[in-house]
Amino acid sequence: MSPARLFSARLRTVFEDVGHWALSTWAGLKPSRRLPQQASPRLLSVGCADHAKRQELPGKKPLSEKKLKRYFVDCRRVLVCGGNGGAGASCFHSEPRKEFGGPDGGDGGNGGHVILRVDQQVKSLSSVLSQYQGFSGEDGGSKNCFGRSGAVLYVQVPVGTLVKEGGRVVADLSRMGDEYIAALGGAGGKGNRFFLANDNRAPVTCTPGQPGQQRVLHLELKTVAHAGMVGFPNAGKSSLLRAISNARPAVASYPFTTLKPHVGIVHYEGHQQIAVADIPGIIRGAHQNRGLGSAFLRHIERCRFLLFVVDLSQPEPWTQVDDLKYELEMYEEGLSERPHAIIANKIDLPEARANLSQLRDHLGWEVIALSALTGENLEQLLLHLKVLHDAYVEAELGKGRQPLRW
Ligand SMILES: Nc1nc2c(ncn2[C@@H]2O[C@H](COP(=O)(O)OP(=O)(O)OP(=O)(O)O)[C@@H](O)[C@H]2O)c(=O)[nH]1
Ligand SMILES: [Mg+2]
Repeated sequence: MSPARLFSARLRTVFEDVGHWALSTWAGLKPSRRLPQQASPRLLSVGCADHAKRQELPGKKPLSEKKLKRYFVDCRRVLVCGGNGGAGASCFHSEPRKEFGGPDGGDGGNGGHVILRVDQQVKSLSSVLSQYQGFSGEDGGSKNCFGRSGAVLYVQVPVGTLVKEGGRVVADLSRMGDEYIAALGGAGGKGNRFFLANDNRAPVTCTPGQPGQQRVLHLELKTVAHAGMVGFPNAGKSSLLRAISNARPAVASYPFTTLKPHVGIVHYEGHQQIAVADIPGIIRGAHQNRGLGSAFLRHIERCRFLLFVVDLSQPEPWTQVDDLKYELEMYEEGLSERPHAIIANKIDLPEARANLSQLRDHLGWEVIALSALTGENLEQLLLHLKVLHDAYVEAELGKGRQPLRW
């Protein structure tokens, strides 16, 4: 091959490589890798968001939504018992030429506490058992040997766990590393050495260890995320989460596809991460336990700001926003007034375009019209998400609090 031909062949390979790189970057940006043929190259330069690519392991089948639901538990009743204290010993020292060496029974060790500890790796209460028994302390021994105290038993719980006892909230484990002593271990008993006194040089008294504390606790999980996606069933919340993060909630054309909250992370430049939660669909009357009921409304409580997702292909889409706000307000006063954005999804459908102007007439220009399916206008959502997040961080720092970090 002539040098000129060789050079042009190499150049072609380089261009093909670059083309492949650009495509794969874009594919990472799009939902389900459905790339529209006429995708504008301008969209490739979204500088602020570094989207996660599909990270499913080859050969590993993802769990179905129903199976995932089985593994996702957001309420648990737990009986926690602290470890029992070890008993004190009663014995006397004796050795050649020192027959009455005095009492030398050691104290028993204390029982171990049972502690609930927040673990970032734990995502639901499914791994929490119904009963925990703390480690008991060892009994005291002769020669003044004290029993060893029982080890602390840690129970790992997800961030956002609310601990209730008899309907009263006793702890709110909403930050990484938070701990709560669920049951105290019993104190160890005293050995007879402890009872040695001037008027009693040979006490035989020793005390048994105290039993550990017993409590029945109700654990309740409230998903913690920066943003919560709220919408009617089939509005496209899960599709949107798949499009902007690496979370893989199930998507289907029937209502109530999503049965448990999913949290996806949107990555921005400078290692900034925003957690977005996909909350199961809400319908009119959810606060009266209609549809999936109010059980899932509590997952919205912990979200710092909200994304109301509206299906723009439905007639009078603004009623969806009104209904969603009403349901949130009925569940908890002021919940609908959290900082929020209104996302009008399915703009790719012809009937949606017609509805958009009506929606904007009713709600003003704050509406972000996009398509989770084709990826149209996703950058506007990403930029707005960042604006909401930055405002939240500023507000938290202003109050002297540490903002939520994922
Ligand atoms: N044309 C079009 N269809 C969409 C778009 N986004 C979602 N869909 C479709 O709408 C249907 C519902 O999407 P989901 O993402 O499952 O909706 P959801 O809000 O999570 O629904 P639930 O989990 O039931 O609350 C699916 O058939 C999607 O393919 C969009 O932007 N355009
Ligand atoms: Mg869904």
